[in-house]
Amino acid sequence: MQQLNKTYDSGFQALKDVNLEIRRGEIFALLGPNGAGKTTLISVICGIVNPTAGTVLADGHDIVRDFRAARSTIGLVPQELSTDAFETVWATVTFSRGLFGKPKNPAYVEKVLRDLSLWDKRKEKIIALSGGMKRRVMIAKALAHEPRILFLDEPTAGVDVELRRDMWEMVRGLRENGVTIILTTHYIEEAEEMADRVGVINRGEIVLVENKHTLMEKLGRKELRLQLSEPLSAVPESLAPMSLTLSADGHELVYSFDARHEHGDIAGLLRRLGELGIEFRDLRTRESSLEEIFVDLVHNGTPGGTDTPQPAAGDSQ
Ligand SMILES: Nc1ncnc2c1ncn2[C@@H]1O[C@H](COP(=O)(O)OP(=O)(O)OP(=O)(O)O)[C@@H](O)[C@H]1O
Repeated sequence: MQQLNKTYDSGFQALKDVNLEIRRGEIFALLGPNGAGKTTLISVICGIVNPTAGTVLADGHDIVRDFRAARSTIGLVPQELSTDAFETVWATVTFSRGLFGKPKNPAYVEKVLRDLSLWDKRKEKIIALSGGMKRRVMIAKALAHEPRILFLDEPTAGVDVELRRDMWEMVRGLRENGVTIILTTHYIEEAEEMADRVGVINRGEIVLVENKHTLMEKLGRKELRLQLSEPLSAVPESLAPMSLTLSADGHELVYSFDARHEHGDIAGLLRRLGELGIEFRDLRTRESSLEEIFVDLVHNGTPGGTDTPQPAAGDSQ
């Protein structure tokens, strides 16, 4: 999508020059605080909300000029339940497939229902199902027409562990079949667990797009802070190979290391300090998390040392 903008009738600009390329077959997590514009972005792509400016291609189809073709490549699992409560599970899913002009395929619908543990409930009316089962129906409905792109808007908000697990299993299976998955979430752990790439949106702007592993590497720093009994004027020469910094007043020595790849040589550091006769009064450790970086991004707009939006290469959709 290019230069996507959305200003609501109220004059509120919910999307500001959003440029984003989602790669075919990836799981992309769109992270953002409440009101960041996640749902607006999805709604524009799914043709529920008109963009004010900009273009979006879904599997090569322009979402405005070529709406029907674009929409039929997309499956949407919305935040809210939206379906006829008095229909049966089977009818709901079959009907949804028909809406997209797809020929009947009971074997496919059966597979979707079985994958979502809904097969036994197929004859029940939606209204009689539990909340978790209703969520499953929403997913089945979104998959009914075999979309190539699946949007999950806050998929696990308020769902139980079992559904969450089934959902992730299903998402992985879909990706193996080449389906592109875009999920929005407030939960960093969710992005951490599932996504290939992570995008952060804040106040309608994409502030970061990054490969998850790269992001985790940048984030997974741990620090050991030592309050020294006597201030030092510089980091001792023999400790230079370790990643140490000294506070301006010389009272605090900070050792930082990558918590994800190494445990850091804390024992070695303490031993060396002992040998050098450097004493400390207190010590603390702290870990930077995705949460921290996220908060940083959202409040300051730029993460420490992380590049700002990078349009990704790859197939655009
Ligand atoms: N129809 C509308 N008219 C005016 N403003 C709107 C409309 N819909 C959404 N907004 C505003 O646009 C902003 C983005 O909303 P959106 O629902 O896209 O955020 P979100 O990131 O999905 O948030 P949440 O995580 O809470 O669902 C919010 O400030 C919201 O109040």
